[in-house]
Amino acid sequence: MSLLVKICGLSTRETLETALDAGADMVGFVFFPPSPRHLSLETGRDLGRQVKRRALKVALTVDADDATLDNIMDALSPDIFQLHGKESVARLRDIKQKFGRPVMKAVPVATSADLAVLPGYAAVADRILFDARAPKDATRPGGLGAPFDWHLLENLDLKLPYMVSGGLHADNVAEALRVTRAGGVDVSSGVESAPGVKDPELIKAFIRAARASQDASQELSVR
Ligand SMILES: O=C(O)c1ccccc1NCC(=O)[C@H](O)[C@H](O)COP(=O)(O)O
Repeated sequence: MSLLVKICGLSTRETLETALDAGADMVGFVFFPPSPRHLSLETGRDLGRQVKRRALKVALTVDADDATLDNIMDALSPDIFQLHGKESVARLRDIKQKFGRPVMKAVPVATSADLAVLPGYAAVADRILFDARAPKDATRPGGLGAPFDWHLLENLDLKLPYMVSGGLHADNVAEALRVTRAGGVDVSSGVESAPGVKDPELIKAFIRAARASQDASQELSVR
């Protein structure tokens, strides 16, 4: 199974093109006003047109209502909704039914107790994104550039595809993959020169490092 690489929080044509040219499998667009990566619907529409099916478009929302999701559907037509708030299992089922798109549920992780929610979400979600749990005073539930203890996922037995995120960058993504055995990686802060400002060279370096790690693990598996 090929590793999925997601670059999240893209907001300009130039850096989106860099991510697509570098081979990102997923490109994430944030629709959450407190985020430095938040997009207007019109920018989302413009960037969505640029993707041209070269990658999966991920719309990232936090406890969004139906009207907000409807507007995002109209503007971006996302391939996946990434639900990064306190959405219940019933809300996931509701969104899948109403909008007909796969959902990736973000699960905040700080301790092993945080994994107790998995059976419920795993019954409905199409994919899980493990992310570092945000501090209580954080202005947003993700995109904070902080890792969690990847060893908490060492003995994970999840039948669903999952990604790891939270504080990843080119220098630690291989270790994150080695420990978590995740099928995908996701990054935002680690490819930025400032909050919300994506750096083309960091994007390329991250994708190179993730692919190199994938190649290394595949070599080991065929020995
Ligand atoms: O990126 C944001 O600003 C954001 C805002 C609100 C909810 C989630 C957000 N990001 C979610 C992502 O998928 C990030 O890529 C993930 O949290 C990792 O972020 P980082 O630690 O900065 O790499």
